[in-house]
Amino acid sequence: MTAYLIKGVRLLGGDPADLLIADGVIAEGPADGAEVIDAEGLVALPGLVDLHTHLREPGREDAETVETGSRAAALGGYTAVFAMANTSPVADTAGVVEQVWRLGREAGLVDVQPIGAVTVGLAGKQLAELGAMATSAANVRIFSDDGFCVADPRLMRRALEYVKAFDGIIAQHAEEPRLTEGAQMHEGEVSTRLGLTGWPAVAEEAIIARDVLLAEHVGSRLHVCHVSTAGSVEVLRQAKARGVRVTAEVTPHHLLLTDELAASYDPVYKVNPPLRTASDVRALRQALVDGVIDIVATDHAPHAVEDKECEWAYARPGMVGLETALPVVLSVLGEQWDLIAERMSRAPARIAGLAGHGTDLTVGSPANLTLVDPSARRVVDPSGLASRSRNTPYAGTTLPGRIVATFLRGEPTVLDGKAVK
Ligand SMILES: NC(=O)N[C@@H](CC(=O)O)C(=O)O
Ligand SMILES: [Zn+2]
Ligand SMILES: [Zn+2]
Repeated sequence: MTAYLIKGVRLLGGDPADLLIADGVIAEGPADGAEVIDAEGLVALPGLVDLHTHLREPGREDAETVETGSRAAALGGYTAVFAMANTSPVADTAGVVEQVWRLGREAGLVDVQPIGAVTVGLAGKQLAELGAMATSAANVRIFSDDGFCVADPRLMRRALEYVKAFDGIIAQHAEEPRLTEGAQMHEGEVSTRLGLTGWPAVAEEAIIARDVLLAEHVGSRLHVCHVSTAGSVEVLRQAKARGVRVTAEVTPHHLLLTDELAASYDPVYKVNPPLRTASDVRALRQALVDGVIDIVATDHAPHAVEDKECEWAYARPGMVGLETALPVVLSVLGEQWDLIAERMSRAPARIAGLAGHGTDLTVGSPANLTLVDPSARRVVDPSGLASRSRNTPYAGTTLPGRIVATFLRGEPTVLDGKAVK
């Protein structure tokens, strides 16, 4: 195994120092025979961990595969991603989660951790085989019907009770379906002007309020996917103050973009939950700094051209995000490297109970890390993405920061900004 001496790197943005990687871990000298990487001006972060990725395999390999999504992740600075269950077939059995897990191992670019469905076929009618997925080789600990809300409160309660036994988590896509029938975008001034059916903030907030009460009642862990409104932040703030075991994520796009973009009628801006208002964006940013929102998760949602380049009403919701997440967060938070490491690596690894990721880059720790050039600026070019899909809302946008290298257990997955395999 090649050893690497990363010279003059700024660990979490600190003073330049040398970092030696040998035998898969951060090592101490001597560095004889190590391959030298000149890292002057680069910042080292623990490898990023994404708790919310759609890899589309099995079923929609035309939009993404475990391998192409893994490559996009590595290029984005990630060393682990959690693959959502809304594949075809749905990841609701031990067989499917093991298949996804194995495909991740074969690709070998990031650790792919499958998320299991909460209900059979994501249909919201009966609990899936949570126990069998938990004890499978994929070792599933997070369950989600993402794409759909577990709307039935009795089923949600049962799911929370079930996973409590092994300290599992239910990750909820918070959307009261009766309040979002036919919804096309955020319900507000802009939807009224455009004449599009609105997706009201209360549809998200009502489910989060219900679910924190259920999680409190059961004493289980709840994770809230893609929080998008200021009202949701307030519900979470109160629940956390009471000691409810709830964690929450925000996507990069909800930290940057607003519902005004829908006025273009370009479906690239159609996403679930929808882009909200500037004041929601402000509240989400503040919550991310405060810690009311624990993590950034991409909700990387690749879609084939025919599902995206059509009329707004018919387009699928979702945006790709793995390759632009860190640049977007950097543009939002600035060079607060320790905070970025916390929200994009340490906290997601901790929430998931994922060993070996999100650890400090100290001697003996697994060498899962990424090197970023904060001074570089890059114009996003959809055709240059490694993802099989092109539905980025940032085409032509200049974003700060370039991921120069990523290491998974001491092996480079990205060098000179290019995927190694
Ligand atoms: N975010 C989206 O707009 N779409 C996701 C589903 C989801 O995260 O709800 C997808 O699977 O395409
Ligand atoms: Zn969702
Ligand atoms: Zn999602």
